[in-house]
Amino acid sequence: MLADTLAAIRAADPVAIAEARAFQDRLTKPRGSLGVLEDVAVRLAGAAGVCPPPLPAPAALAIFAADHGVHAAGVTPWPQEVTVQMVANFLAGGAVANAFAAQAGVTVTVVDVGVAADLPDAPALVKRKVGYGTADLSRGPAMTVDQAVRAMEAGITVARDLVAGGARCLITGDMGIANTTASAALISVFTGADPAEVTGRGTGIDDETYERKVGIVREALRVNGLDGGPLGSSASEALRALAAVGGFEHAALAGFILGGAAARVPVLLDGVIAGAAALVAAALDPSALDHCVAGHRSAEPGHAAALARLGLRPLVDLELRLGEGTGALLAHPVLCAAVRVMHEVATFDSAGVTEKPV
Ligand SMILES: O=C(O)c1ccc[n+]([C@@H]2O[C@H](COP(=O)([O-])O)[C@@H](O)[C@H]2O)c1
Ligand SMILES: Cc1cc2nc[nH]c2cc1C
Repeated sequence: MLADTLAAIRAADPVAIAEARAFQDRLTKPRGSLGVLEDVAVRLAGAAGVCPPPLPAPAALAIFAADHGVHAAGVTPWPQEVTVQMVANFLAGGAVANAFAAQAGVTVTVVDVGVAADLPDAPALVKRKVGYGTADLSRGPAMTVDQAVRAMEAGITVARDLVAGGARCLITGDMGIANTTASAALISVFTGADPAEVTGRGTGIDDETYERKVGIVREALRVNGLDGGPLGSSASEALRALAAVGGFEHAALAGFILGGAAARVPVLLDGVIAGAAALVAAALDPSALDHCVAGHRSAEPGHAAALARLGLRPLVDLELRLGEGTGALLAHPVLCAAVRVMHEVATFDSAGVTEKPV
């Protein structure tokens, strides 16, 4: 399934991009006056292969939830049970992601790819458990390559099912206590940045815990043989790195991104966890990034490093560091507005507005 998905991904269409860029300049506004919105609408035209691109609505948020063995190393102040408790909160409609999704008219699906307990059935819950949490990445591989591929396939399936159900924009979400440690390790491996540059304070940690967390990320790279300079460019190396220091939700999100790209549906990325997953997806097929939009920039320092490597500019920057998909949900109306301009704004010609300044 992973191979089929990778084979289906198409790079952006340069003809649609050129058409969209020229079309932007014919709309009744001074050239370039919509700034980044013009760029993002042109990118979506390239991704869809048509100008104007389809409106990225309705949109669907998928929150991938999993637990992490590295929690035992003391990298977060929160108990591991909070992952499962927050999944219940999402399903009951009580989390910030639910409020933002309601505001943006986005549906919420929660995917259990590896939380540490069994969950009761619920209409919005998809059960695709690969394990009951990963192993401690600072002592050896967090998961096997087979588990990483199965989690990726869960993400691909969720993307396919949401698109089959009518979604025209996929929004990434995550929940997993301790997952900013795995994110920092992945970002360090895929960007070559030092762990101290890309490790942040996650949900909020004191200086002592922060120093320990940086040390744990460094140890994870050493123990897994990933501290020897930049990662090679083979797919098998990327999968091995993902399995060594990632989480089940990172793997599933990488699959979700590839699945959206294969379906030519834009994928709106959330924060540092999605950024780490996008680095994995890009290592498997750089063209997948043509279908991604960075929803926001998280306060977590690794996210800026990931976005720089991915070459993606975030739409919103409000110092959020929550995850769940919250930053991307805030960006969804902005993305829709950027595309709606191309469907509804009159041209100089059609509106009889003078096209050139004097
Ligand atoms: O999205 C982000 O950039 C982000 C930044 C900091 C924390 N989080 C969320 O907080 C949890 C992980 O934080 P921590 O400190 O336990 O590693 C996890 O559930 C993430 O969704 C998310
Ligand atoms: C309460 C809480 C909510 C979250 N949402 C995403 N990560 C989270 C971490 C905590 C601790």
